[in-house]
Parts: sequence; C-alpha cells; structure tokens
Amino acid sequence: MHTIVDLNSPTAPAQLVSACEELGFFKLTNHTISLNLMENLEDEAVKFFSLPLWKKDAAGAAPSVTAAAGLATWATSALNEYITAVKKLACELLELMAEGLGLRPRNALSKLLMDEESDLILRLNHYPPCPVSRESSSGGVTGFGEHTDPQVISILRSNNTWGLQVLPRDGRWVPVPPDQSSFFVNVGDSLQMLPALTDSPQVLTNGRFKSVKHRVLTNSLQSRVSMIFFGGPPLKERVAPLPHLMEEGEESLYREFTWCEYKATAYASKLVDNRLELFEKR
Ligand SMILES: O=C(O)CCC(=O)C(=O)O
Ligand SMILES: [Fe+2]
Repeated sequence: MHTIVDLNSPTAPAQLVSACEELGFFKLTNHTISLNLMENLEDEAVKFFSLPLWKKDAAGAAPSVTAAAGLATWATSALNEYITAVKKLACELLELMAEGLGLRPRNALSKLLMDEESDLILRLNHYPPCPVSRESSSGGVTGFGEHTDPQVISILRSNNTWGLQVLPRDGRWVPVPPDQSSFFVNVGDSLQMLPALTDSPQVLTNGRFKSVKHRVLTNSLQSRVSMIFFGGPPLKERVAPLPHLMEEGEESLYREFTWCEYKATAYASKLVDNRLELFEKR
C-alpha cells in the first residue's frame, strides 16, 4: 500500500524521499487547502461536464471557458486561487524532498516550478458511471489508460469515488482508496530524471525517484471527478538521460532533449508507449 505523509510531521522530508523511491506515489494529509474551495470547484466542473458537447467545444475555444460555458463568474477566480495554492504546495513538497535528499540549495527542485516560464497545467477529469463495469470480468472498464505523468510532480484531488489504481514494481495493480480531503501525489518522468535537472551528482548516490504507472477504472454506480495539477519545468529546460540506465563511466544511450521535446513526444504517443526509446541515440 502507498505511504501516507503528514505534511506537518517533522519526519516528512525522509518520508517523502522513501515514498518517492519505493512507489513514486503517496497520499498527503494535513495540507491547508480548503475542502470548501475544492468542493465548489468540483460542483462547477460537474456543471461544465453536463453541458452538451457543442457547448463544451465552443467554450474550449473561447478566451474565457467559464464565461462561455455560462458557469459562475466566481469560478475563474476560484480556479486561480486553487492553482496558486496547489503550486505553492507543490513547491513546498519539492523543497521538503530536496531537504530529505540533502540537496543544496533547498530550492534546487522547486525552482523549476517557480520559474515564471514553468509549464503548469490543471486538468479536470470526469468519469460518468459505467454500468458495464459490473459485468466485466477484468473488474472494470478503463476510464484513463495506464501511463506515467511526464511532468515533475502531479497533485491529484478527487471526489470520494473509487477508480484510481497504481502499479508497484511487482506488477499488480493496487486500487487507491479515495479520500476527498487529502491529496495524492505522484512523481513524474521529469523528476525521475532529476539528476540532470539539478546538475547535482550527489543525488545519484542518494537514490532515485520513480515515476509511477497509474490508471483509472470507471465505477459502475458513481461518477468520479478529479482535478490534477501538473507541475512542469520551463519548456526550454534541459531534461537528460535516466541515470539508472547507465553504468558508471558509461556513455549515455540517450541524446539530450528539452522538456518541450519530451512533452510533445509524450502527448503525441500512446499512453503506454515507452517514450524514452524515441530519444535513444541511433
Ligand atoms: O483522474 C484521475 O484520477 C487520474 C487521471 C490521471 O492520471 C491524469 O490525468 O494524468
Ligand atoms: Fe496521470
């Protein structure tokens, strides 16, 4: 099962490091982001998702999605409030991780998100109930296929509907019990490649973080709504080879690439594809 990290615990830095090394995924409790804010945003998201498709398409192309979709005007400012708060939380976590890794300076990781050109995304997902999943022998219909997140860090909040599963290294999918008042955090591919991002060889010896494979199965009776904050580096930031693929002194199998290139490849490929193969030196 995944680790539960209490943000207020004095041992949070060490707990974060071991959670990121073992599974690359943990539940975070005792954060200060208001449940009320998250529930209000969830209500607006549900209203948006229940609009007819043509209206959602039109809203997507409009300068203000909320206004075009006829959603509450406060929704835009609430969204901005949420994004600011969750970005701050992401940076706090990255600083605690740096502390746990003994990295100097403390902002070695968080500066990637603090940069004014950092690539931040908030995604809202809606999985309507899918009755077929009751009859399905595989235990559910896929709502979001298996993948790793390409960014540095992802911070997920969902309603209390089951569906999220993570894949530990022993290869068996584990359902994650939902908890609408906590966050679920996962290591992204770019954090797995962290030594390159920090230019800090000491991290190589301190262990590596894992970007965890995860997926969502639909629920037969209840709809699931999730909001995920993806913290990515600036587009021009250099992302480099996975150190665990190299022996000491061995030349990298991969050519250097930027976050922009990696992101473009990640979103153009199928979810399960091994994107790194595309960056192998030929
Ligand atoms: O909706 C969820 O619970 C997870 C979705 C997800 O993994 C993603 O959007 O990257
Ligand atoms: Fe994901």
